[in-house]
Amino acid sequence: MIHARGLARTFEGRGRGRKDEVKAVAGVDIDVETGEIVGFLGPNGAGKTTTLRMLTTLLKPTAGTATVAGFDVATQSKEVRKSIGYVSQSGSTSPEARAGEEIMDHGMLYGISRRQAESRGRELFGQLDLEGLWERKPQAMSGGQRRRLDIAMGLVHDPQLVFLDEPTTGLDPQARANLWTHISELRDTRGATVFLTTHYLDEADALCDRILVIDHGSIVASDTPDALKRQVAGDLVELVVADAAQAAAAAELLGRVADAELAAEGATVSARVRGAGHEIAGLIRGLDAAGIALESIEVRRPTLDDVFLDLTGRSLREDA
Ligand SMILES: Nc1ncnc2c1ncn2[C@@H]1O[C@H](COP(=O)(O)OP(=O)(O)OP(=O)(O)O)[C@@H](O)[C@H]1O
Repeated sequence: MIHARGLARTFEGRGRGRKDEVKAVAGVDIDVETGEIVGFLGPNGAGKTTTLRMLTTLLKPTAGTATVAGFDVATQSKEVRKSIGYVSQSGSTSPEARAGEEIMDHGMLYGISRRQAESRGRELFGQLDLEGLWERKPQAMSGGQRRRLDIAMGLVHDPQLVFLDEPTTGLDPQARANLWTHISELRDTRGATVFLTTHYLDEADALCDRILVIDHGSIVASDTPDALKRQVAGDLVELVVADAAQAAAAAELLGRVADAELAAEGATVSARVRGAGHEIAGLIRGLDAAGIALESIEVRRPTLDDVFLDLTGRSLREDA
């Protein structure tokens, strides 16, 4: 559904010469298959929106090629636009117009008849929990309702592929979870392919079949959330010993099963341990045999933030 090779975008700086250039996207390869929900993840300024704008034909690449829904973004932009839905970060509804009129106008812009646009619009209002809001102006809707209306606008012409740029930014946790359900249903009931950018790791984890991580304009990982977590980071095992004087001895035992560097502070010793579930019983027996009493032991599954930290040395969460 999406195939990009060496796709790049450089912005000219204000001054002269190459030094001022911003390499927003530095040549990415992207493959998205039909029916996938793919999350495009990265910190501020990583190149997510620029990539999305190239794939949706709103911005010309400075190098590389891409086909979207079978059409070339550089030479067949009209066909690409007809085949996709695009919901931008800021949305595209005007606060003053009535929701139903807006969605019909939007459908007609895509070349479908008024009648088709109305019937499709009402169907989408039903599916996206917007019943009763056909006559309402967006300015009198909640943030979640407005965002769902934005998504309905992006879907009125029944595209096979939908691009969502940070669909849940600014929504409260309940509205976000609600929107995740709707996005999953797009795929499950309509067979749509969804490509979305997000800052939220929990969103990528809960919603996406696959995640692409972009950093400084390059893709640094592409896999399922679970596989990424398994590959990159072990489980974090944190021990608190009852007697801080025994921390060094506990660290020595933990070090035998650890995969990554140990951290020790006072009575607390921690390390990443791959497959901690298998190792933990032996570790506890070893500590016991050495006469080391524990205050607590905690095993934390790796998160996507750990993955990002491992890949780039930075925390996605801090950047976000
Ligand atoms: N029109 C432009 N002119 C110059 N530089 C730009 C332009 N658009 C984007 N950039 C730069 O390109 C880089 C990538 O920006 P982009 O908006 O794609 O990042 P992003 O990952 O979408 O960030 P965010 O999460 O903040 O939306 C940034 O350094 C940005 O400042």
